[in-house]
Amino acid sequence: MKRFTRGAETVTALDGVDLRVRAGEFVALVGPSGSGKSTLLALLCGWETADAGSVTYGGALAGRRADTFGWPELALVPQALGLLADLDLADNVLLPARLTGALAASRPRAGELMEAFGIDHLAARAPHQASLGEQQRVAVARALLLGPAVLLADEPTAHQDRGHADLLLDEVVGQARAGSAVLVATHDEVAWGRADRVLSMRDGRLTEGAPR
Ligand SMILES: Nc1ncnc2c1ncn2[C@@H]1O[C@H](COP(=O)(O)OP(=O)(O)OP(=O)(O)O)[C@@H](O)[C@H]1O
Repeated sequence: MKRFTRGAETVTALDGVDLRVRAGEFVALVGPSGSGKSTLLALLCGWETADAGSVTYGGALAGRRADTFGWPELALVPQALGLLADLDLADNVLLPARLTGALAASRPRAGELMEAFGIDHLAARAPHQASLGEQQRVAVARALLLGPAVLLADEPTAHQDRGHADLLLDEVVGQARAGSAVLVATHDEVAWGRADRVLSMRDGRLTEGAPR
C-alpha cells in the first residue's frame, strides 16, 4: 500500500499489490498512465517506502533492504533516465563499473552493449548532445553492464523506433535468461509478447495477465 498526500487530497497509488518475480523471469508491468507502475518500481528499488506491507528479496539478497543494494545487485532504468550530465556517454555506461572498482574488466562489455544499441559512435558525446532515444539506450546499457541480479526498467523503449526497441528487448530478455529477475513497466505490446508473464496495473491494483 502506498499513498501520497497532496494538500487535502490523498492519492492511493498502490493498493493491495502482491507480486513475486523470480530469478530468470522477465515480467512486464502494464497499465494506463497514473496507474501506479513507477510507484511500484520506486518501492522495489528502495526510493520510496510502503505505508503498509513489505518488499523482500531472496537468494543472495535475502535479509537486505533495497536501498543498500549496489549496481551488481539491483539496476534501474528510471523513466527520467538519470544520466550524469558531466560524463560522456561511454562513462555513463561505465558508471556502475567505476563505482564498484570493475572499470577495466567492464570495458569490453560496455563496448559490446554500446555497439549492440548503435551508440558506440557517440561514446565521447555528452548526454545533451545525444537524442532522447540515444540517451535512453545509454541508460539501458548502464543498467545491464554488470548483469544485475535484479533489473527494473520504467518504459525503457518509450523513445525508440521498433528496430531499436527490439534490440533493447533482446538484451533485456537475455539478462533474464542469464538469471536476473527482470520487471519492466511498458506500454510496448511487443514487450508484453516477449515477457514470461504480464501483470496489469489499474488504479493501484495489480492483476495477472494483459489488460482486456
Ligand atoms: N510524489 C508523488 N506525490 C503525489 N502523488 C504522486 C507522487 N508520485 C505519484 N503520484 C500519483 O500516484 C499515482 C501513480 O503514479 P505513477 O507515477 O506510479 O503512475 P504510472 O503508472 O507510472 O504512470 P505513467 O505511465 O504516466 O508513468 C498517480 O495518480 C500520480 O499522480
